[in-house]
Amino acid sequence: MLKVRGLTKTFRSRRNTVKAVQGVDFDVAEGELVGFLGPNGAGKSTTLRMLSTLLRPTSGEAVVAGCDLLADPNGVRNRIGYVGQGNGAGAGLRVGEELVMQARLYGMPAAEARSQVTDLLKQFDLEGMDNRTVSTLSGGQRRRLDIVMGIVHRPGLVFLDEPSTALDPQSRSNLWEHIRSLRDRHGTTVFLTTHYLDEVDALCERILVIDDGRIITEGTPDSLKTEVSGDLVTLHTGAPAEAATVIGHLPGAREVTTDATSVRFRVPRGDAAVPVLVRELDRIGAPVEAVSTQRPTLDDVFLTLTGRSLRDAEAGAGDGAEQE
Ligand SMILES: Nc1ncnc2c1ncn2[C@@H]1O[C@H](COP(=O)(O)OP(=O)(O)OP(=O)(O)O)[C@@H](O)[C@H]1O
Repeated sequence: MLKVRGLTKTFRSRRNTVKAVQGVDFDVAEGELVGFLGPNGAGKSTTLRMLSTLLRPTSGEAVVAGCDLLADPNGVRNRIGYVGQGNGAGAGLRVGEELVMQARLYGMPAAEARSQVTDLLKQFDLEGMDNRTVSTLSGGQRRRLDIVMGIVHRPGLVFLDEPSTALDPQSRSNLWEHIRSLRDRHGTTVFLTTHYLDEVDALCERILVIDDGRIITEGTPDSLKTEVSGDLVTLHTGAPAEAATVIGHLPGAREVTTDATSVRFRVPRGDAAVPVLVRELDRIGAPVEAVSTQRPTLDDVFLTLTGRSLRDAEAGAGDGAEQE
């Protein structure tokens, strides 16, 4: 559904050059729900805007929903939905009229457009809101309306830029349900950007992590936690030095540290390693008194890969923005 190769965007002005996206390569299969995770300023929106034809790449190529991005941007536009960070629907318009107009712009016959809008409003918990003025909707309702606007023409692929920003926790999990149903009920491929770790954990089957315009890793949230960071195990024993020697020989064990009463280390799967260790330490006379295993977060993954926490990276991100 998406094949991206060497995609690059450099913003130049008289005073400044910003390498916003520096040659990204990735593929997304039909029906996948993929998250594009990275701190503020990492290049997420710029990538999305290029792939949805809103911004011309400096170099690189992509096939988006079966159409060549550079040779056939109209074909791309007709086959995708794009939901940006700002509100898509005009504040003073009525919900139903706005949506029907949007569907008609894509060439949908009037009767089909009306029935499509009625169905989608129902699916997105906006039933009976046809005659409401957009500005009277709550934040969550408005965000759901934005998504309906982006999919009213039944695209096979939808891009969502920071879908749950500024929503309260309840509206966010409600929105996630709707995003999931988009894929589950309609088979729509969903590619979303976010800097919320809980959002990708809860919603995305696969993530691409971007930092400073480059993709630094990709995988399922679980595989990245296992492969990149591993579980953090803390083990209390009367003989930590001896225990540390045994742990040092455990496949995949790393970052082994000790203090007077405990050993801490990382290992790909703590649940598999701990029973083996307990037996072995018992055998050598360093019995385990207590043990705790902590699954890593996606922030730990980011920290392992970049040496920075995703949250620190966000706090430190200057905008540095110049006009194109
Ligand atoms: N029109 C522009 N002119 C110059 N620089 C830009 C422009 N748009 C974006 N940038 C810069 O490109 C870099 C990437 O920005 P982008 O908006 O793609 O990041 P992001 O990962 O989407 O961040 P956020 O989560 O804050 O939306 C940033 O340094 C940004 O300041």
